[in-house]
Amino acid sequence: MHSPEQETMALQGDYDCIVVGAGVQGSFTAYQLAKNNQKTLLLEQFLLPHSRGSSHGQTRIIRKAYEQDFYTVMMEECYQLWAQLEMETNTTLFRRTGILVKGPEDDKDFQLFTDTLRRNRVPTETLTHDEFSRRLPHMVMMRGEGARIDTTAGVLYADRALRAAQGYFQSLGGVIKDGVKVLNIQPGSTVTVTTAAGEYRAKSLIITAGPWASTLLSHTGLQLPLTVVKINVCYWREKVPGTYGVDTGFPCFLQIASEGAEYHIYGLPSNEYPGLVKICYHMGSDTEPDRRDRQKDQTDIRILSRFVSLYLPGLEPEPALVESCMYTVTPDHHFVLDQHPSHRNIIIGVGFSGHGFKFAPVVGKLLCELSLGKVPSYDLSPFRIQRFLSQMKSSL
Ligand SMILES: Cc1cc2nc3c(=O)[nH]c(=O)nc-3n(C[C@H](O)[C@H](O)[C@H](O)COP(=O)(O)OP(=O)(O)OC[C@H]3O[C@@H](n4cnc5c(N)ncnc54)[C@H](O)[C@@H]3O)c2cc1C
Ligand SMILES: O=C(O)[C@@H]1CCCC=N1
Repeated sequence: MHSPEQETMALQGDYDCIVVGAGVQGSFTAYQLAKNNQKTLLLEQFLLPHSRGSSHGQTRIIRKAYEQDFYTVMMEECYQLWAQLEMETNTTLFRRTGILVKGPEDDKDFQLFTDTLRRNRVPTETLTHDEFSRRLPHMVMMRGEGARIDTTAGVLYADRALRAAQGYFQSLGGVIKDGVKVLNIQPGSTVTVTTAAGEYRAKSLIITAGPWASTLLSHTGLQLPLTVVKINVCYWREKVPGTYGVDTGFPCFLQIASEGAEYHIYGLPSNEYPGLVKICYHMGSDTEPDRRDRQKDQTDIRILSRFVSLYLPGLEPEPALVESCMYTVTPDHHFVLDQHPSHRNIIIGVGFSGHGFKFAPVVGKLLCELSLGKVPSYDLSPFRIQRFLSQMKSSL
């Protein structure tokens, strides 16, 4: 039993909405809630900024080129909302570079990309072998490969974007408490979350906990089929500095189906670390979010080294720098954006499967709409929990 004083100490406040997790998705969700006049608390387990989740680092790719129309369609508004945040905070968050999508002309995935680009009338350029050699003399296009450039694409400045969204949220009266880990969730018409600093209550709760989502959801009796993988974020040294630089017009790229690689390989022009080009494999090895440093598997680095020596002769074929990051992957690699099946005032935004950053402004808007009981602005059927029913164990 608590004394009345202890009760007052323990209850830290009532809110319209609590968002758990201040990665890119939670930060944009909080920003949208504050814009909708919701009294909002954003809780983050680590002191901000931090590099322990999925949203840290200087850069991410933004593109309309996708295999599915529903992503390309959402991107239209994403670009607008990124530009809006740039204006609101007077910060540059986007640099247009285009993205080269390259792969065997007859590959199923490559065709899905080119079909989506065409159907959605995304501005593109198609490069023949001769044009490719003239335009990108330091990259190899193999016989039988096709090359399209989505000219709308570019680089998002990731760390800056989190700062901008969080700062603007606070300027609208939103509250961020960092270094505060949510230890328990009690569902109900008012949701109560327990932290070491006390309890907080709200009419609705939004879970955007990235790689820690399964732990948090277990407090609500829900288990989703999420896998956490560690990504080796590799930077490769230019033999001649600037060869693949953002200022010399080298684009981001997405290599579909290169020999020996089951997943895509992607890269960004050298920018954040002069002379170093970021190139990663779009998959990693299973890990636990608090123990990722124990995961030492380097299969991805071997795949990348081979790719670099075959396709990018102007780079040293060993990484000069390796950082780390995590993906939270769903079985179909599509996001989870939904209400909790048993507690409709608990909203879930997880499983971004390594491609969610660019969507954060629209994800924030959608999670905000779900928490307010509004009709979502997009068809959420690809993102519903229902699709996992056969793979889910739950105590619902
Ligand atoms: C190497 C790499 C490259 C990528 N490249 C791209 C790209 O080019 N383009 C693109 O669009 N996307 C890209 N992505 C994907 C994108 O970065 C992620 O989809 C996105 O960052 C996921 O954000 P999140 O907010 O869901 O997760 P996170 O950033 O992990 O945020 C979750 C937050 O919740 C907090 N949290 C968890 N549990 C608790 C708790 N109990 N209490 C309080 N706080 C808690 C965590 O500490 C964390 O801060 C990439 C990802 C990686 C790793
Ligand atoms: O989302 C992105 O654009 C990047 C590149 C392709 C694979 C995953 N992330």
